[in-house]
Parts: sequence; C-alpha cells; structure tokens
Amino acid sequence: MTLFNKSAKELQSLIHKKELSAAELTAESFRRIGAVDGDVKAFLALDEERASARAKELDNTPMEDRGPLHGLPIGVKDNIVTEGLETTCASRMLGGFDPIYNATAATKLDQAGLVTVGKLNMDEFAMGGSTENSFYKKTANPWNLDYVPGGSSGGSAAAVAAGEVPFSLGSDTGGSIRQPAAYCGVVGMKPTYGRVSRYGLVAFASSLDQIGPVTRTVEDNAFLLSAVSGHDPYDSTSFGVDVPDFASALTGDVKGLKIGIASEYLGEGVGDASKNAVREAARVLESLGAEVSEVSLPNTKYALPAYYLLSSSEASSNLARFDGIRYGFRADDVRTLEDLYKKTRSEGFGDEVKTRIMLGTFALSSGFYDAYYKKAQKVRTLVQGDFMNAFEDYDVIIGPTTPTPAFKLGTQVDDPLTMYANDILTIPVNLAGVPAISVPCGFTEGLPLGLQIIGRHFDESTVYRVAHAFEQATDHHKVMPEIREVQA
Ligand SMILES: NC(=O)C[C@H](N)C(=O)O
Repeated sequence: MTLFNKSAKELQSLIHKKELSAAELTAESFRRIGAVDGDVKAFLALDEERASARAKELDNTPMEDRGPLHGLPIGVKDNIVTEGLETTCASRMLGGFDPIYNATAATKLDQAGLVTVGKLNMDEFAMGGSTENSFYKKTANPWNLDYVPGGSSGGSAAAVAAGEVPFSLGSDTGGSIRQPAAYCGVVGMKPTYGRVSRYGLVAFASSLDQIGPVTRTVEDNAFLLSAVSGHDPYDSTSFGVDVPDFASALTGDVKGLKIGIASEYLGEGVGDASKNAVREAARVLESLGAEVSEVSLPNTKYALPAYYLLSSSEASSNLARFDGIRYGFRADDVRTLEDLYKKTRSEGFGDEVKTRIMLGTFALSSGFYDAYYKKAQKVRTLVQGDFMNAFEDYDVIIGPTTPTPAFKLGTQVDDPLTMYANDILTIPVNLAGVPAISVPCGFTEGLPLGLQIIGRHFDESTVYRVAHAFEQATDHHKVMPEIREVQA
C-alpha cells in the first residue's frame, strides 16, 4: 500500500483499524526519506533507531488511551530543541549541540503519541526566505528541484510536500511557515502569538516568533495545532485560554461569514498569478455563501521596514548568548577573551545572521534608538490598528500568501532586499500577533500558490473553518509532486 500520499487523518484511521502499525508507518517514512531526500534535502538529522523503538512502544498502548494523532511520524524544524537529538538551527554555531531538554512543543508531540523522525532544514536561525542560508545544505522545492522551497521553514514544508512525513512543525517570525507552505503547496498555520509555548524554541525575535503546524490538509493542521497549544508556565507570553478542539470547527459551512479581501494585498509588487488565484478563491468562497468585499489595511507598506528593524533588534540581543563558551562552536587559536568572542562569532555565524545582528545593534544604539527602534514600534501599533479596525466588520481577511510563486535557487540569495520583499504580505500578521493560514489555491507554471486567511486574535477556529470549506470545494490539495524514488 502506498502511504506517502495519505493525510495524517487517513493514516490514523488505518492505525485505528489495526490495518497499519506505528512501527510499519515509521519504517515507511524512513523508506520514503531514503528514496527522495537525496534530492529534496529536507532533513538535517535523522534518528531511525530511536524512532523505531518509540513506534514499537506506541503500538502497545491500549486503544482507549490513544489520541487522534497516535503513532504518526512527524518532522520538527531544527530550531525547536529536542532532547538527545542534535539541534543546530542550521548554523555552524550550534553544530553538535545535543539539547538536554525538550521544547514544550516537542514534549506535547510525545504526549500526543507522535514519533519524531528527525530535524528539518531551515535558514540559519530562521533568518531568510529560501532555506539557502542554511550552513549545511540547500533544500529543493519538491515541485521543481531547481526552485527554492521558501523559508525559513523550508525543510518543514518540503518534507511534507514530498511525502516524507505526513506533517511537521515549523516556526514563523515574519512568514516562515506560511511562505514555504505556499511555495510547496501545503497547509501552514501561524497561530496567534501566545497560542503555542515558545519554551525551547531558539529565540530569533521573541515578540514575533510562533511555532505552528505544516500539513497536507486543513483538518490535519487543526489536529496538530490542538496538540501543541496551551499555556505553559515556562513561557510567560503563552496565553492562559482554553485550547479548543480546532477540528470540530470544520463544519464546511461559511454561509453569512464576512470576508474582507485586502486591497493592498492585490496592489503594487504583487504578481498577476497571485492576484488572479486569490480573486478566484474569493469567487469560490462567495459561491459557498460567504459575503466577500474589499477592505483596506492602509499601513501595510510600512510593515516590512518596521519588521526588519524590530526583528533584527531583538535578534541582536537574543543571539548575544552564542559566545563560544556556553554552546556549540568555539574558534581555535585565540589569545584573549575578547578574541574568543570575536573569532567565534565571526566564524560561527553566516553573513545574513551577521547582517541582522549589526542592523539590530545599530537600531538600538543610543542616538539612533528613537529614530529607528522606537519609530518601528509605533508603526507596529498602526499595523495592529489596521487589523483591529478591519475585524470590526469582517470575520476573516484574505489575500495571497506571497507576491509570486517560488523562485529559482541561487537567484535572490545575494539580493537581500528582493528576498525581504517576498514577505510583504505575511509580516503584517506577525506584527499584529493575529493567526493566519496558507492553503493551496492554484498553480502557475507548475508551481503552487497560497491563499492566506487571517483571523482575529485566538480565533483560529474561524480561520480553519474558512480554509477547510475552501479546500473541500477545490482540488488543489489533491495533487502531489512527482518525485523520482531512488533505491537505497
Ligand atoms: N523568519 C521569518 O519568519 C522569515 C523572514 N523571511 C525573516 O527572514 O525574518
């Protein structure tokens, strides 16, 4: 039986009916990884022995004690710490770092009965939009191996699109789950800030970072988000609200819902293919009974510069801990302590990370603080205000996830401004802290496009409801890329 094209839900029902065991499914996941990951290059670390032992153990759990995700294999982005499983953030700086604890999200995967098969490639410390900033390898887009999978959670999206795992966890600071999900034709959710604990997520920009699920269907996404959400005493920014059973919101009904199509998201810098796919998606939602009209988010154009100032400022502080003493990489041939810091950080970080640390240090320095950091904070408030105003009249807001489909490997990596501009439609959501999902909404020249659906704070349920209704009314999610399998 072919398993790699099945959703997590379908696989779970096979396990539940005892037609498939967790051990068999885990073995199949490793077989598929062995057959395609030489080309896709989504994984940085794999631990088959540990995963197989865990799957066997899970097969012994009595039926009545099993949750909806029991026995399924999953991949985890390499900035989420996993006890005993190397966690590098795709950086030379953390090469060989073997965490002594689990991130809360990783613990919750264990509690839900999932089997972590390995760690997924990303842009170094989550800085980038193509996964080309990884120190270790460049992940390819399963739809066309000459193209980028997006980033920074490029490994998380590519592994799911390639059928190596039914789902994965990523993290999103300015679009890092939604943009690669759009480029790879899968479903990616950035939850409300505070929905999922950040404890054990290696910090990039703490006021923006969120962990979220990458899946092939909206229903799988809802299941996985319910599993990893919730208040955590180890993360004071995680919110103490009840975690709904998100899957129960998938009624298929959007009648009467008010959907705003963001006019700025169909404006300057956005390609025709993205605009047309979203207009067509709006028609589909209308035909299902939703009321769609245009809404303005006037401060959209200021979000990108504000994000790069704020996220870099936070990064400059967060990444100060990598000093050659406490973690990972340490430079050789140093004479003084200052030398050790300088050489370790010069050799251990890649260019993009260094650029952001310098930009952030500059923006926070006295004399420039008011002109840059403080001003960017004020812009953040304006961007939040745009969403709050819009949500007085609309239940969700839609637009393209990205201005264009994926681009060719090597074409933007030396051009940071072009690379940053790929995030113009995802960044405002992080600044506002609201939830947003990307669902497949079409193809252009053989490459997938994503529809972004944005909701009110802590109203992931409505976002899922709209996403699911759209998915069920269209066929985009049913196609998988064809990837050559190589015999191991
Ligand atoms: N980390 C993210 O969410 C992606 C964004 N492209 C960045 O480089 O900051």
